Parts: sequence; structure tokens; C-alpha cells
Amino acid sequence: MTETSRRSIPFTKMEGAGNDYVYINDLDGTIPNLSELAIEMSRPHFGVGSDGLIALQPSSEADFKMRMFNADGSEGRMCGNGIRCLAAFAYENSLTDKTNLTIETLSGVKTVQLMMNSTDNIIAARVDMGKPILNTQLIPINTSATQWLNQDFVVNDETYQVTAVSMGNPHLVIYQEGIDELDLPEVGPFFENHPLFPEKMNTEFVEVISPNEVRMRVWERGSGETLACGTGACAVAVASVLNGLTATKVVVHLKGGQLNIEWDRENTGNVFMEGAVRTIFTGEYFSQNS
Ligand SMILES: N[C@@H](CCC[C@H](N)C(=O)O)C(=O)O
Repeated sequence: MTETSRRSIPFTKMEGAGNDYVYINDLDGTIPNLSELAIEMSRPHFGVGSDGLIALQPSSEADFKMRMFNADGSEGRMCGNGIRCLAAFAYENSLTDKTNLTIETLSGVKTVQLMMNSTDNIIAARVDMGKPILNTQLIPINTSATQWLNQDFVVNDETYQVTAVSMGNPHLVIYQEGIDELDLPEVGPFFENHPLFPEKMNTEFVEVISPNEVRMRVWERGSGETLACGTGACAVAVASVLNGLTATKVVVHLKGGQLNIEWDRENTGNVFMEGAVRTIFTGEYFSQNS
């Protein structure tokens, strides 16, 4: 196939707390294989280089629909940083003039509020992430226990105390000192691919700084270590409250930035996340397969 016969795909590279995805407009539904495209475009050197790909599609129940794919082509049911950036992508590309948007995901419809500066540029986005799920059957985990709260869990001959939370996608939260020294590429895959997790697992390693501040690193299923994970930060906030370690409002420091999380436990039961969003560059990708 010659260079000129390859399909050209306009894209925008965006990041939220350093969690970077390629964003494409698929409102006319003509991009054939998003999973393959995610693998292609996420590659460093040969692609754009990203944690995955997110497509904007039409929705019959919300302003837009989000489809998110990890770097290995697997589809995620929810992406906290992704949905914040996707709302900004729609606004910045004049696909909407709303600054409060509803976005359909595989985990339900979420609401995103864009926050602008005095020159009308988007600086941050706040999303209502909905209620955390603690039931192990729904996360899902193959276990007879109904919840995993500070549960002993043996991985690769080591015992960890883990708390399991779904924020529309599955997370294990582990508290330990010295997370900077942790060999995440070594241990992360043992959690991701453990046989008790039929849909694999995202895993967060966390240090509590104070009742209002934590630090974390994340190993994401399908993408490996990323600089941030929005659903992961929400899962950490919920787990930290449940384990009596923090208040319901917490700043989560990640390798690529910070996210402000609030669990409105008493009233709605929903988790809210706020953080910066940024367009890095736009371009045109010449697909090798489409
Ligand atoms: N980084 C994302 C989560 C992306 C999906 C995740 N790897 C999964 O497969 O569940 C976020 O910001 O939430």
C-alpha cells in the first residue's frame, strides 16, 4: 500500500494529570476498527505515543458518547481523565457550545462541567463519577466474600492488604510506604492478570500524607504504568475513607499532576473529580491498516 492510499485520521493529543490519550472525532461512525487503531496510534516511535485512544461518538441518551481503548486495544468501560478531556475536545472543536455536558459511557451517563479562565479558555473539568461499587461480584472478583476491605491477598508469594472498588471499572487499592521505590512494571502484571479477576484489574499503590492528601502510582490494565488515572484516584479516595485514613475530600498527587476528589458520601453518594485538562497538539495520522 502506498503512503497516499493510507487513510488519514485527524486527531488531538490531550492530557489530564499526564494521562495522555489520542482523541478522534467519530461522530459519523466511519472509523472501522477503533481497537486496532488504538494499538497503532498508542505506539511510541511508529504511532503518536499515548496511553490509548478515545473516540467521540453520537449518543441517543446524552450529548455525546465516549469509547475508550487502552494501548493494547482493550476497551475500558470508564475513564476519568479521558471523559474530562473529551468534554474539552468537543467544546474546543465547536461540536458543542455547552460547558455542562452529558457523556454516555459503557458505565452509564456522566456529567462534566468545563471550567474556563477569563479569556474563555478551558483550564479544568469536573466530573460527577457516580457511586462507587464495592460488591465483589460486580467489580468483578471471583471470591465468596461480598467486599474486599483491607483484605489479605497473596500475589506472587507476597501478602498485600487490598481494598477493591469499582468506579465503573475495577480497581485494587494498596497502602504501602516507599511507592517511589516500587518496581511497578515487575509487580503490576501479577495483579492485572491474576486468575481471580475475570476482567483483569487496575491497581493503585498509595501513601497517605495527611487526612486530606495522598500520593499514588498506578498500574492500568491494558496500558501499564501511566502518570495518572482518574477512576483510580476516585477509587483511592473511597478506599481511604472506608479504611479510616482520610476525610471525604482529598487531594490525590500522581506522577503527572494532581486531582481533587470529593466523595459526597452523606447525600448523593457520588464521587466528584476535578483537575486540569490540556490539548498538547493536533495532527493527522496515516493509518497502516484502515
Ligand atoms: N486512565 C483512566 C482509566 C483507563 C481505563 C482502564 N485502564 C481500564 O481498562 O479500566 C482513568 O483516568 O480513569
